[in-house]
Amino acid sequence: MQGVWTPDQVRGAEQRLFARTPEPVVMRRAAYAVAGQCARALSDQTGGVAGRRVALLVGAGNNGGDALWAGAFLRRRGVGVTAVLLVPEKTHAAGLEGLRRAGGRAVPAEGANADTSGIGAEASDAVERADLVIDGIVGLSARGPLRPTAAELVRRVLVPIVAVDLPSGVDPMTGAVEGPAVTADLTVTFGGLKPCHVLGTGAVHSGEVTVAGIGITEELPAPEVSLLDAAEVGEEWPIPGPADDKYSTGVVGIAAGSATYPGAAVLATGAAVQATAGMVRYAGPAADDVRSRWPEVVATGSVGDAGRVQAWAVGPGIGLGASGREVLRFVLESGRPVCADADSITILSDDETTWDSRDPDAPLVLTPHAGEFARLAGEGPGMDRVAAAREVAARYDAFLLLKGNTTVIAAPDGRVLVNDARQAWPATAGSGDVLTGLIGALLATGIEPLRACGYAAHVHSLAAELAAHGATGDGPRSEAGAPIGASALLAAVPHAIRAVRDAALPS
Ligand SMILES: NC(=O)C1=CN([C@@H]2O[C@H](COP(=O)(O)OP(=O)(O)OC[C@H]3O[C@@H](n4cnc5c(N)ncnc54)[C@H](OP(=O)(O)O)[C@@H]3O)[C@@H](O)[C@H]2O)[C@@H](O)CC1
Ligand SMILES: [K+]
Repeated sequence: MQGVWTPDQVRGAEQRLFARTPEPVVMRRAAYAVAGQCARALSDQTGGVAGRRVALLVGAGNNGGDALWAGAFLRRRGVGVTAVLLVPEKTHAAGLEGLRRAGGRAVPAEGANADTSGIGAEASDAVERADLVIDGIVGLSARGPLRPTAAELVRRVLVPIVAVDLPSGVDPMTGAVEGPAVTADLTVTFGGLKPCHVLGTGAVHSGEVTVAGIGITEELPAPEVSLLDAAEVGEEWPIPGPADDKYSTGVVGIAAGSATYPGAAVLATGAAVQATAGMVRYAGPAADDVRSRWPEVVATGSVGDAGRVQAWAVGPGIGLGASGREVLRFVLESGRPVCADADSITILSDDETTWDSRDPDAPLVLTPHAGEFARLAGEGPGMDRVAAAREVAARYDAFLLLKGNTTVIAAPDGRVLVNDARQAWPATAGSGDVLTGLIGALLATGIEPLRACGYAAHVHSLAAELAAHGATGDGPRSEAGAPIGASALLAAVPHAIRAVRDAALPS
């Protein structure tokens, strides 16, 4: 798992580091790392470094200072470097001096012979003739989107962009992009990942992200958020051992679907069947459909007849009427961990008395999409999805999985995991039913609920990606991919589990 730290945590770590190592030394370390990555990118893209051209977009703070020093290092490797100064009077003085000493030049963004957008001819020329652009417009102190001059310059860039610390215009804390912003090919960040690199649109704008330690990493506290990686999910995914039987690997009960809408039942149950070696019980009006699709499932007509389970997954397609409410009350009273999704979230939101059925000692997982979250919380998650998920998890003493491109999972004690899918392939009808079945199956094995949700979310998004790219069938793998339905996603679940388990093998 990779840690993710807030801008305040990083600033605190920087201050502790400065007590040992002077600030200018730390900045040059950061810049050196940026220059190294830029040289690699230039070499990959043009076949060399010396003689190439780099433009620096330099803002008013230390982020611009990093870019200027990186320019100085590149200049010493024979690169032609021009710094475009967005706020000349606030340019990092030592960085500018360093660049000039190395033979680089600096021009104001809004200089002489400006065009109709106010961009000076030299600035325009520097950006348009560059082989690579370094984004040092703004870093950890960023607020809001790019301002007009920076936005116009960025709009003109047709070559790869390396962002210093984070892509400018992206909110460092939330990853929100509310206007013009840099879309980087590569982001070189310092000390550790920040939320903008892994959350929402910010993750897409960051491109590939490289973390340079520069001495800060050792000073960082426990991370605010953790990012799941395939190897860890693969290592922890439950598989049967020599001493296991169908009961010891966990029995999950699925309460989903209706006679009119059996699809949710078939999808959630199928996910549970394929997730683990444990037994799957189904309870509900779609028992015949489930049995004919998944003969290994023990299917009954009602939750009362289901028999013993170690966890319940409840909600998809149960409806909002009396029978759905009864089913939800039954599983909440069972004393077993419960994953409540879809209709059960709506019932819990609309009828507070449902909460009275809950066994306070049994973990509860809620898996809302943004609309269900708004019903549950009284307002939508807003831009800061981590804060929103954490707040609602604490309020309901539940594990809250907030669906989205970046799925955010918050525990009631404040821990947060994120799964960064970067693609929207799982956004298809019935996809949530598959996720619910996966979570239920993992809960039944006894995996801690936060991790159960995280592992399920990871395998779920990977299954969608594999299915979308045709990586599960006999045909050729497609780079571009195609939309998929939930059935294809479901069929790809075993492929995704194999892939994460392979990622965990020693290399
Ligand atoms: N200290 C060190 O040695 C190290 C620091 N490090 C580096 O320092 C960076 C943080 O630097 P920082 O704190 O100086 O601020 P920075 O992010 O450059 O912003 C500057 C000013 O920009 C402005 N601004 C705000 N939003 C804006 C927008 N949307 N568009 C345009 N402008 C906007 C705002 O000023 P305003 O105009 O609002 O008064 C703000 O004050 C960090 O990310 C890392 O790169 C690393 O080298 C490690 C060692
Ligand atoms: K930047």
